[in-house]
Amino acid sequence: MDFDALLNWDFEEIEQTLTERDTILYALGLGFGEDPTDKKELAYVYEDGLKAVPSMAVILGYPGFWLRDPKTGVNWQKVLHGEQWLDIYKPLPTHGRIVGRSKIDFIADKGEGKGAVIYQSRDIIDADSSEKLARVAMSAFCRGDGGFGGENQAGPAPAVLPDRAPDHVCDIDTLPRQALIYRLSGDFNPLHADPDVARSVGFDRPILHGLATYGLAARAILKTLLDYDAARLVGLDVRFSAPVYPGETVRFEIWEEDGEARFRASIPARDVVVLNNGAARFA
Ligand SMILES: CCCCCCC[C@@H](O)CC(=O)SCCNC(=O)CCNC(=O)[C@H](O)C(C)(C)COP(=O)(O)OP(=O)(O)OC[C@H]1O[C@@H](n2cnc3c(N)ncnc32)[C@H](O)[C@@H]1OP(=O)(O)O
Repeated sequence: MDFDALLNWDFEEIEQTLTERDTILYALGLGFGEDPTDKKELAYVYEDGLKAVPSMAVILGYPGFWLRDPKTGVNWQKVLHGEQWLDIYKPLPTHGRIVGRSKIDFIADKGEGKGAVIYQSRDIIDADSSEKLARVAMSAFCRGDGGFGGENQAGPAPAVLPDRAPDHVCDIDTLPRQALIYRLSGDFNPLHADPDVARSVGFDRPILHGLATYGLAARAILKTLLDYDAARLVGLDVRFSAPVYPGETVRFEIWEEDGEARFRASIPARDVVVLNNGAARFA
């Protein structure tokens, strides 16, 4: 990877016109509307009284899969989403004009054969009021780019899960076509659609977007703890620990802790934890 080029990457400011159709498509990509008779769930996919899923902040003002640019020098096929953090300051609109300002925060070298981790963050701003709506941050684990001679700078410490049985369990089914729907919200990485690309980097078939699993976490928390009240979910952090394949059932285990929630997700059929160190914060 080209460390200097990445560190000084000049992200263009993204101005996005968000429509209600975009808001509904994002929620459909997470499987909302599974029970069309449940009016609280339907509110995320029906224009009459439409609500935005709080995790939608991650697709607003999104610069796209920019690591695919040859100028980064990154082996982009081997990049996996490592972690995601989100703080929401104002309830998200279902339509409007949004500005996204991205920057690279730092890059950690995990060593030759391990990888490099790129930390980037983005402010999401309402273009009409100039109010900051949210801050989104993520790490990208570049499995083919370690050992470039950089420091192994630590990122934010992952949330610790309680050492007891979970207070709630929520199973969410995904569809075999889940990634093909989710990608229409702006993450066109071929790893999630093209079987040849997936096989070339060691997966049997295309894997689900990390951010789709992340959105499932928002869905599980809204359903289990918040009676589908979008305004109450103001923070959501996770670490991705293994890929999810579209069509799998994802089990969320949730703990209530000091007015917040901690959670993890696994695939019971494979007995593997796919998302760990989850933390959700409430208004
Ligand atoms: C364009 C903008 C960028 C866009 C990026 C995303 C684009 C998307 O389209 C791509 C996706 O959505 S991919 C799908 C979602 N992500 C995944 O499936 C990844 C799942 N996780 C893994 O495979 C491994 O945990 C793995 C591979 C991440 C790490 O596994 P190991 O190498 O076995 O890790 P381990 O030996 O336990 O630890 C090594 C060091 O890395 C740190 N670490 C571990 N997991 C991490 C994670 N998930 N994120 C960040 N850092 C992580 C460890 O702390 C350790 O650090 P240190 O050596 O300093 O102690």
